Amino acid sequence: MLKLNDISISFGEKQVLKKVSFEIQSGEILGVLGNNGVGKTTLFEIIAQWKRNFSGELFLEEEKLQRKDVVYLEAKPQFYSRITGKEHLDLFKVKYPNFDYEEWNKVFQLPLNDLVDHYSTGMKKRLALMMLLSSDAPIILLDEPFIGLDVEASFDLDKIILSLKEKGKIILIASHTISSLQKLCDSIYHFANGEIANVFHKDAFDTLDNYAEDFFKNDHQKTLDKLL
Ligand SMILES: Nc1ncnc2c1ncn2[C@@H]1O[C@H](COP(=O)(O)OP(=O)(O)OP(=O)(O)O)[C@@H](O)[C@H]1O
Repeated sequence: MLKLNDISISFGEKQVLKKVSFEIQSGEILGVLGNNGVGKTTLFEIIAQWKRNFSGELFLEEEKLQRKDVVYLEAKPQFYSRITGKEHLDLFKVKYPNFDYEEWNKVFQLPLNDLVDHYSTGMKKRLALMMLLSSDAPIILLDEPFIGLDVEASFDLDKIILSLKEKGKIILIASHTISSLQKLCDSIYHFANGEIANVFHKDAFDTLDNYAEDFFKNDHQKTLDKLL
């Protein structure tokens, strides 16, 4: 179980997360939904232990959460520019020697001998996913995992995520695509104003579309309607 206790973070005057607390069990997939800038990436960076300037506590099975417990697929994965896909994977192979990336590349179909600089957005996402899959960390954070993937790769990713769930991983997915979250998640948290504004469990997912339509309607819609 991953447990977050009273996680808060501010940037200057702006408090982005306000005493956020929740728990996720092994084998559970949690969807994180919220407007641009609400703090989804910040939350993931805190769980991945990339941030120091926050308050609150994180536990995995009652032990303090450690960096090695988490793998994180960033919305825009970063790579070393001057090395190939294969060389990136070789770096991971040192740590995870059992990962058979040649076999996995039959699924991901990357030109592994090309420089990553020459990869398309979707190819970079696939490479980042392969690197993530080579790890055996119990917690997996996926920030906008479907953006940039073609239809076939998106189907593959659905299947991969569900198989990781079966293996007992704790998975968090941040996405603006409600249908992807509905398809995969056990529950979906809607974040607003630094807090969990609403929690939807699977049996209430059919109410999410109407809720989102009402919630995300905002004042500037009137301006937009006028402009159009
Ligand atoms: N290092 C930083 N310095 C100052 N402000 C920051 C920093 N990192 C994030 N923020 C601010 O924190 C807020 C939350 O940002 P975050 O990237 O977590 O949002 P998000 O929910 O992931 O947004 P999006 O949907 O656009 O990806 C934003 O207002 C952002 O400007």
